[in-house]
Amino acid sequence: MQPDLPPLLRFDNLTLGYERHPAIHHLSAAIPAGALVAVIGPNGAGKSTLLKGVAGELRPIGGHIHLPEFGRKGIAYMPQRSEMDHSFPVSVFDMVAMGLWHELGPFSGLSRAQRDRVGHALEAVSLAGFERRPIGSLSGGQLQRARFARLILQDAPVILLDEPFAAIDTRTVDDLMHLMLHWHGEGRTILTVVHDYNQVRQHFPTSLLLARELVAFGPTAAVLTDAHLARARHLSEAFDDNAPECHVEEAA
Ligand SMILES: Nc1ncnc2c1ncn2[C@@H]1O[C@H](COP(=O)(O)OP(=O)(O)OP(=O)(O)O)[C@@H](O)[C@H]1O
Repeated sequence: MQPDLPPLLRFDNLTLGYERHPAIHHLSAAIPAGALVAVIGPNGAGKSTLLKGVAGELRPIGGHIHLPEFGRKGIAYMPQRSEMDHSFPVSVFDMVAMGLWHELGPFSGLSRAQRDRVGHALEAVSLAGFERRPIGSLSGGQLQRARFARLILQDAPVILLDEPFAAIDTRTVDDLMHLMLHWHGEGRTILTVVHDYNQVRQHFPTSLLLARELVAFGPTAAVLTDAHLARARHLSEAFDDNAPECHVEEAA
């Protein structure tokens, strides 16, 4: 963590959920600019929900998400992989080029320079030569590489990654982890949902442990303790999915 920097993103007594049933409640935390944060917790803890809230896919039921000055246009969000990613009928080139959407007009094609940038992004994830392949023909690891290439082109100061390293081969995990650490080195702020605590200990300076509420947030070694993990398990098991919105008064 870099506590002397002003926070870039702040959650203030934040409650997020679905049809007014909270999935995360009363979360307060401040994410410093440039932080690399592992968002961790048991299944169903609310990790994906938090990223959806920051990305603007869910409106808070209560509390606030204070965004950076540049707003959501500076936030790139990579959701979990879904079947739809694979069945979408486009070539690898076109899928990766979608990362440039923010630079393109409604009917404009790609300039020569933009086509070159797509080529470089594909090279950076070792997919040069795959340009014309339909994405449906890619392996899971290759598809994840293509999704990272699209993120390279988005060039966002804030990056949200939901389980980017799940169910892919170790070589691809290593390559994509390297890319993510490179983005961190460039000063981007990154929130990544991760399940593998060894990866978290090894690569993430900061962790946010969720179990429907905040269990711990700070330097990874201080968050990933047996006591915190036991509390997270307990809170998750005790949570009622159909609970109505609760009203906790903020401390005066
Ligand atoms: N679209 C939805 N509609 C209703 N409830 C949902 C929806 N998406 C998630 N939930 C519920 O919200 C809670 C938190 O889910 P979420 O996916 O955020 O957890 P998670 O920590 O990312 O879990 P996992 O590690 O299993 O991916 C769960 O009880 C889940 O069933």
